[in-house]
Amino acid sequence: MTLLDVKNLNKQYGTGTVALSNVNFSVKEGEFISIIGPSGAGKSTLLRCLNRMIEASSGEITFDGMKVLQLNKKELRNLRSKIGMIFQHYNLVNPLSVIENVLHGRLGYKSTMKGLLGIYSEEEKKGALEIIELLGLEEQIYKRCDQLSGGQKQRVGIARALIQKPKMLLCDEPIASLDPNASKIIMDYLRKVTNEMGITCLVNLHQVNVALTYSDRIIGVKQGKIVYDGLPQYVTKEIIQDIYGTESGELILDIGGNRGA
Ligand SMILES: Nc1ncnc2c1ncn2[C@@H]1O[C@H](COP(=O)(O)OP(=O)(O)OP(=O)(O)O)[C@@H](O)[C@H]1O
Repeated sequence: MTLLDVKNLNKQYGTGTVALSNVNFSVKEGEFISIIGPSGAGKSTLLRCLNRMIEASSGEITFDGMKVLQLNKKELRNLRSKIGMIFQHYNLVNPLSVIENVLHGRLGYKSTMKGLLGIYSEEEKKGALEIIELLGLEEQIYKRCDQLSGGQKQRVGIARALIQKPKMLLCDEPIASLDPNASKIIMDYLRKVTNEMGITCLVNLHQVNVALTYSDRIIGVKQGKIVYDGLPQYVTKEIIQDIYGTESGELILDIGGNRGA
């Protein structure tokens, strides 16, 4: 079933930069998709237009039956509770503990007052504990987030997104600040979230080899346009060259190494 449908999406920033140009794609429930492309291609803008962290200039986005670009404030809050977001720099509240950060993910569901006072129900706390265990963070539960490693912080970021019971996760460069070992752990967790919980994942990645290894589908973006949309198996050196231009050298070695191509 189609979960997300994007039609003729355009984004021009006030500066005149055209970041997205006539973008069209749709996403089925339960897909794991990586978006790849050089720096400045528009990957971040694309993800952020989907939950209206950035306002698109024109086009149509339908998510779970909702016309995203037409939603009022209250409807937008409802949309955002169904779309979790994961960031390169984690966006945690550092002086707070792991469990407090995870519970923060419930804020979209609470009145401002309860949220401000940090009042959570027993059920919410139980849910947070379950997700913390799922992400292997039970030993860190009361640690302040600024005492965690990068990989642990990103697992808190995933837990915070999951507690809102989203249908889709938008992951903007989730492993760009992590070493290869921590990156693998995070990608394995994201894949698990899709495989075991059925949550659709859209992931912006710089690492082509990681994208090819983990994804059901690859979307290649170049200068604000989708130039590849298909299976990872069909991503050839030529396609990488087309997407990345002069930056493609090392990336081609990457895909060569990955598949003996
Ligand atoms: N707030 C902004 N105001 C003006 N231009 C912007 C803004 N944000 C991004 N841009 C421009 O829009 C284009 C797309 O940027 P975007 O950050 O979406 O690309 P990206 O593919 O995510 O890049 P990176 O991989 O480096 O994060 C770039 O030319 C960028 O300079």
